[in-house]
Amino acid sequence: MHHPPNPPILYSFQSASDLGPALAAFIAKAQKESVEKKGRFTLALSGGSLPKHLKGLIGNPAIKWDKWQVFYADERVVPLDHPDSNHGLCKTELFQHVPIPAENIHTLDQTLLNDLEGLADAYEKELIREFASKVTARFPVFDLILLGIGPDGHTCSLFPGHELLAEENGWVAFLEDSPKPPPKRITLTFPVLNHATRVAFVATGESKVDVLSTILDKPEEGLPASRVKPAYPGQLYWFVDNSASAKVQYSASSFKL
Ligand SMILES: O=C(O)[C@H](O)[C@@H](O)[C@H](O)[C@H](O)COP(=O)(O)O
Repeated sequence: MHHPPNPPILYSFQSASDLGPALAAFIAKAQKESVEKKGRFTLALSGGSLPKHLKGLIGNPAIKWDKWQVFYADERVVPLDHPDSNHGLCKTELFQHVPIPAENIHTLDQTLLNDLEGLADAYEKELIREFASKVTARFPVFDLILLGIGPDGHTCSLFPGHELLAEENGWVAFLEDSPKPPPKRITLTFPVLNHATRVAFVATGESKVDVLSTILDKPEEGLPASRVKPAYPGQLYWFVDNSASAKVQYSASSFKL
């Protein structure tokens, strides 16, 4: 029977420094459940301001780092040590401080940086290897996808008005006209986001105040972030701070694990 998506759960914290430990506890619990159930934890990470909110995971003895399989929800097509690389950012903020095996972090194929289509294809193949073949799995089911939002309502590298909003089949898409620099990127597609078990947006600060109320209170405007609606029984979460949620009408829940 077709079941409508669960409504989003909104958690709003006093400040970004209160949000960090809650987000870390939430991720730790998600990984525990996944590892107990399936022996692994599949996670997709974004760039921007997200990686700096992950510091609370460092030193947590309950985390089974060798069971993590990490992909990027979107990635800029630059070398891994380039300042624009989302992987570079996640490495600086988190991965270089924890015992995660390097082969568990799925980065862009560095030999394909000049072949966007080949690069996106290779990344999709990497996902297929992890999530079984495209024949048995129509779409991968991530245990958790962590996303940010831009002031225009984009998420991943899915920008308002862009043709990629209509992608229905691919798992990984590429673009060379990103309005946010750098222009060349790869991104997971909406069907992948909407098949995940959990998706959590993280947004802090005043610069998100208008877009956050549009996304949550006027989903009919169809901003890219409003189109993230994981299929039942998947669950969408918002981790925000009070300065980002100042204009939001949608009711917040008190944070509990
Ligand atoms: O590579 C990227 O640009 C990000 O993955 C992108 O989707 C980001 O999450 C938003 O643009 C929010 O960026 P901020 O968190 O820096 O505001």
